[in-house]
Amino acid sequence: MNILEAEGLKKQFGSHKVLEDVSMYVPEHCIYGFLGKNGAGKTTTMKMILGLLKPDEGSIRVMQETVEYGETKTNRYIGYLPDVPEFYSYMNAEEYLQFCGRISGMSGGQLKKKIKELLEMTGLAGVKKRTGQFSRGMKQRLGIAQALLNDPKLLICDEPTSALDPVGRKEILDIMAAVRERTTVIFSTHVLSDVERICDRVAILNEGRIIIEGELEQVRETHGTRGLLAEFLEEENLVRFLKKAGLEKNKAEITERQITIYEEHPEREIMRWMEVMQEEEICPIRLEMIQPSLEKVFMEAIQ
Ligand SMILES: Nc1ncnc2c1ncn2[C@@H]1O[C@H](COP(=O)(O)OP(=O)(O)OP(=O)(O)O)[C@@H](O)[C@H]1O
Repeated sequence: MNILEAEGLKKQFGSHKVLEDVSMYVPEHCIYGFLGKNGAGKTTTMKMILGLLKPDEGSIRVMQETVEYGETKTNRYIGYLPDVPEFYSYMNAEEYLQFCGRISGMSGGQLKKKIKELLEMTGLAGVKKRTGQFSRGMKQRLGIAQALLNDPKLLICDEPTSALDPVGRKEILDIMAAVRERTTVIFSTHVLSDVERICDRVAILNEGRIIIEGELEQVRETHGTRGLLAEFLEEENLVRFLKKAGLEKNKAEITERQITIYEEHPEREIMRWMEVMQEEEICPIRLEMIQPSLEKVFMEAIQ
């Protein structure tokens, strides 16, 4: 079943057409990477899903129910994590979650149990500090806990890792990967390596349209130029190979003992490399065709 279905979304601000025709279908229990460069219209789309912005055309359904602009009915299925979540700075994490739970009508025992579980899951159990003293990473973790308080069917995260250092980023990605079991996640970002780490599906938004959509693996297989990689035991073997195969250094990614190039026809090129290696008796320790990185797919797609 699809948790979210958006069809033919259009949105124009004055003469600026932001969304020209956006459709997306998000199946249950996946982490859906929603990609696009700055200003592509990701936040605009997410505001529409939350009923906070009216599309000029098109429709959105969450759990098969139509999202109506200005109404919050379908938001009972949604948890939302803004890019910079804000809290009452004088409360600690537990107090804040209790406060949020109470306003959404949760009762004592059930709320207490839920808060304990969420604090443990987000690594905030036992943290007594007030939220005003939280690091950015801790704020994001508390934001996730808050967004999950009502057991949403869909968790929407707007660039949750953009402002974090590598440790904070890993913590958030691990939590997001763990919540896949209990919900579906839309993860808007322009950090492509984060998407590669946890997403099952991706959609790339560019110039008002989704130009690529699908399972991550399949997107890598069908879009973007594939590459060839050869690795040698000794650096001198690599140098000799580059010379004999007539490979130009500026067209390749070269590390100490390894060369990677991206090619329109990697099958043909790998046969040529093998011939050179055989003739020159240069034995690689690794020789393989590789999928393009998501970054490569993205950069080629939006050009
Ligand atoms: N209320 C508005 N009035 C006028 N223009 C707007 C409004 N909201 C957004 N825009 C414009 O629409 C475009 C898309 O904005 P949006 O915030 O959706 O992009 P984004 O993909 O989320 O980008 P970012 O990664 O920078 O957050 C931008 O050019 C923005 O300036």
